[in-house]
Amino acid sequence: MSVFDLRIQEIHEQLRRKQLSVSELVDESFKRIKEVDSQLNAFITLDEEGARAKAEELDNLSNTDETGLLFGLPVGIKDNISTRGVKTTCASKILANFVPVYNATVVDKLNEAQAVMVGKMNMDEFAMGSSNENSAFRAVRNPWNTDHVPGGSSGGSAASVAAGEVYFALGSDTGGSIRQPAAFCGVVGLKPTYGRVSRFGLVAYASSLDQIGPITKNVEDAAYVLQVIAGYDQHDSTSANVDVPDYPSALTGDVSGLKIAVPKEYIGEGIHPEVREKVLEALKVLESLGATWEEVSLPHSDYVIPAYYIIASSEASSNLARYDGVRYGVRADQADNLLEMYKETRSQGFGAEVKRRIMLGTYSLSSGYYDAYYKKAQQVRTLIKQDFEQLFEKYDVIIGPTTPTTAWKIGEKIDDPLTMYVEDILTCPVNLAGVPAISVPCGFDQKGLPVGLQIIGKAFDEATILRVAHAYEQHTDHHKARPQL
Ligand SMILES: NC(=O)C[C@H](N)C(=O)O
Repeated sequence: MSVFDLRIQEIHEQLRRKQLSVSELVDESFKRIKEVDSQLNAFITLDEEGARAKAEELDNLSNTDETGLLFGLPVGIKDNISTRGVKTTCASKILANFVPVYNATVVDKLNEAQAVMVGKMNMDEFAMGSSNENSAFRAVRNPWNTDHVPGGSSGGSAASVAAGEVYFALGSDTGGSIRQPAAFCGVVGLKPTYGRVSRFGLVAYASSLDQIGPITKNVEDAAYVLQVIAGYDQHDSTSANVDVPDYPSALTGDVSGLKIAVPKEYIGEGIHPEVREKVLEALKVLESLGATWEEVSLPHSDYVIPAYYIIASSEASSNLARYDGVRYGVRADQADNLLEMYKETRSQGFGAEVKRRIMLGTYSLSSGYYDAYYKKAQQVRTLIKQDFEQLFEKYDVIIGPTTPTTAWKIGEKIDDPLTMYVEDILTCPVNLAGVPAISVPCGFDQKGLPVGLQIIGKAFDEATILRVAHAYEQHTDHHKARPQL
């Protein structure tokens, strides 16, 4: 058993009693990374020197009674989150050597809570992808079977937590990038409500959808990490000035009287039978604890993928205009004039999927097509949001699978973008509606690959989805299984 299998409380108890030191926790991280990361490629950058110095500093603190909520815990940060003095590449050639001069707000908050960053996690380039094959620095592999994808775009974050390389990780989720890799790697992933966590310092992909959130091995840890990173930030104009409740104390274990909606579109056609079976088993567990569920409908589900991919690509085409070879990162050296330099830099610097999205987005925003595509997609988004609002008038949570299938094989879908996009059908609606959702492990398919249960909540009601996820977790063992590497 790894020391990372202990709960935060248990680790902190051992640290207080001096049975364990922060340096030993950091050693555990680097030992494990050296053992297994050549099979996984979960990291882009390691900060061994920084992590060891921080560990020593924390070990030398004289007053350990009043330590931060995440004291001493090794964390991996997705490489689209800005870290002062440590490379932040977005897994792109265009930012291969980019070293930020400031920290994202979430990084400052983790520092205040005394977590220890060990490195930056691999991802799909600019968070565009569902398999982590779109990284300019090697594809990430699934720790449960290295022939399979770990999911994306926060694949490095999820794989590293599952493999015990870090205690927890941060990811970002635009259309499922936290929950889908968490489901594929058998760990817990939470996408907070849009506006709950500051996006200051998160490299923008689709600004009306992006959120940062935790990837952990259990629900309690997710509650602690959310506690630290949530809250209003004056540096992010989209961050919400809404009170942050005490998440760990919301984990009461009580779900009696809870009303669950299960959309028929989430357990019907297109959902793999083994995935459906695990979700129905999970609903039985919740029923046995006093919750009730009813089949409902999210009638605009068929329009989720086109609406999401038009909106996300449109915002991406605008956000990525800033990579021109002048302001950031790499610049093409063989160009005779400014326009050619822009073109060459962008042609060489971006990978195929990023280029595809920039072209799709530019097309949908162009005059003549704007009304037919972008505006229409925004109108559809409103309908999707209303579907959720209507269900939440009657139900406390919506439950279904996180993904239609378990992790596919590396290479299987990479040449067929549409098939890859469709895999996001159960996660994207949550981002379009702006509401929070968590993915928790709910079993394994016959190939031994993890299945994720998705619990969706009302806006700013992360406390309820954490409570339900935690109650479920207390009565199952799926989250305790570890991959053999
Ligand atoms: N960024 C995400 O949430 C992943 C999603 N599959 C996308 O490519 O947009």
